[in-house]
Amino acid sequence: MLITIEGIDGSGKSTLLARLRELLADLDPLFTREPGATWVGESVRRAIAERMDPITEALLFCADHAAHIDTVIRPALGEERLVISDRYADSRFAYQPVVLDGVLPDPLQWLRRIHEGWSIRPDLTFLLVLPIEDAVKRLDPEKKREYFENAAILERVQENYLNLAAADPSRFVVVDALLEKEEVARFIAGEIRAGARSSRRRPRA
Ligand SMILES: Nc1ncnc2c1ncn2[C@@H]1O[C@H](COP(=O)(O)OP(=O)(O)OP(=O)(O)O)[C@@H](O)[C@H]1O
Ligand SMILES: Cc1cn([C@H]2C[C@H](O)[C@@H](COP(=O)(O)O)O2)c(=O)[nH]c1=O
Repeated sequence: MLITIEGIDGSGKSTLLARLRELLADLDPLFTREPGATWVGESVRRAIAERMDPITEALLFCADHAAHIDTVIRPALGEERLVISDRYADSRFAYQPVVLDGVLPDPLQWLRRIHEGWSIRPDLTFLLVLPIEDAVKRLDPEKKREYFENAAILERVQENYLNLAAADPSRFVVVDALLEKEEVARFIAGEIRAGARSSRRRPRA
């Protein structure tokens, strides 16, 4: 079963993932992330830091996704492992349309077409949602900021996420990221356990 965790910068994904490692340890999940699970992810981080042109950046994120699927996700799913990814394709569908606005006529359609035929659809996606000002307050002032970490960009990214969730309600679970950390983690761990139980009862398509 493939679970993905999505949300804007500062929504609490890393905090949540650290707690899920403890709460779900008995299920022996494989925790992974985008960008960064493969060496292609390092190129992506460099492209973000150097602010490469938006098409290069988008294609690097897609290349990282392809390598991630090939080397991490598909083998783990083949062994019937529970896989939990910190960011996945929906990050592309939420962030890159903002960066590609004015560069391409329909960025989301372009991005969806690039993923067609090889990307693997998650079984469940948890989307952490919170007011932009709270997310910005949570960003670490000591850390160098990626250019996405800006209120105006994050506002549009979150709007894109909410549209993705509204269009695919059977996959997305929208979670209030202002709830206590422990409440968020326990709720999501419970939902993952319930999903894992029901996926064991039905054969994989
Ligand atoms: N539910 C919560 N309530 C209050 N503070 C929280 C909550 N979840 C996370 N935080 C705090 O918010 C800050 C950012 O959290 P975290 O690093 O987990 O976010 P993130 O989504 O992984 O961010 P990024 O995508 O930028 O890495 C941290 O200081 C964390 O302790
Ligand atoms: C996968 C992916 C990520 N991004 C953005 C989102 C973040 O601002 C950075 C790095 O991610 P992290 O979780 O903060 O380490 O990259 C993106 O724009 N498009 C993507 O596909």
